[in-house]
Amino acid sequence: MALIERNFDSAEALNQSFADQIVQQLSDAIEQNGHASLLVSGGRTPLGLFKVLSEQPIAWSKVFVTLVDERWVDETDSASNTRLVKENLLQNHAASARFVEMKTAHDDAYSAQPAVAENLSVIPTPYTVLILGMGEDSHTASLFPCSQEVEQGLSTENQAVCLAVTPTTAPHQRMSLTLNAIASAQNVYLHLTGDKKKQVLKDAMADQSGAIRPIAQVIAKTDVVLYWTP
Ligand SMILES: O=C(O)[C@H](O)[C@@H](O)[C@H](O)[C@H](O)COP(=O)(O)O
Repeated sequence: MALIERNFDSAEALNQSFADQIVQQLSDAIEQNGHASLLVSGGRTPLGLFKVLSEQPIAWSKVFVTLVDERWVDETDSASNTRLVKENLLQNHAASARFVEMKTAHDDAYSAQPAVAENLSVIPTPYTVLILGMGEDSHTASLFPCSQEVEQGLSTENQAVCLAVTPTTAPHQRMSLTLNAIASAQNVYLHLTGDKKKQVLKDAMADQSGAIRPIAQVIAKTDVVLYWTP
């Protein structure tokens, strides 16, 4: 599979073009199927995109929105991706989107996994649009190379939609979509900023050492469109 690069001179230009592309794909899916789905990552990178998307006048009430991964913290916690999405994406027109919770009331992510999978099962598949970020360790979603669960999460035999992960290089237990769930989406995007992450991506894709590079394994399994700006 391949990486298709779309590079932009500014975050503003990227966010508008990316939002237009996403809106077109969501609208096409709504027209064809009566519904669409948008699965997003957390972190700082997507905040500007979320704002532009929130202002797009599409039939958001027919769009399922959920997370690619979640930190296992209360929604009041500043680390919560649910909070991030509700405060930045599910505003304006997008406030009427159908948000599907990834965080449940369970104290720990491991006991929550069946309930989260049940929650996510309300979203028709294949997912319409899925947006990944990437860390400088080449993690994507919460498939962290440092975690003991990463090989299970990246296994092409693993048909589960999600799994609990405990990274050693980042705080909090996480719930993450698996590689197969990510790769099942009709349109998979990677949203990056900065030269350092671009280099991490290139190195990960070129790495022949056998080291675990989650973003490279996603690209090996499905076409990914990169939206990048310096
Ligand atoms: O919950 C998360 O943190 C994300 O899903 C994670 O995979 C993120 O996309 C990368 O860590 C990049 O984060 P930044 O955009 O903040 O660099």
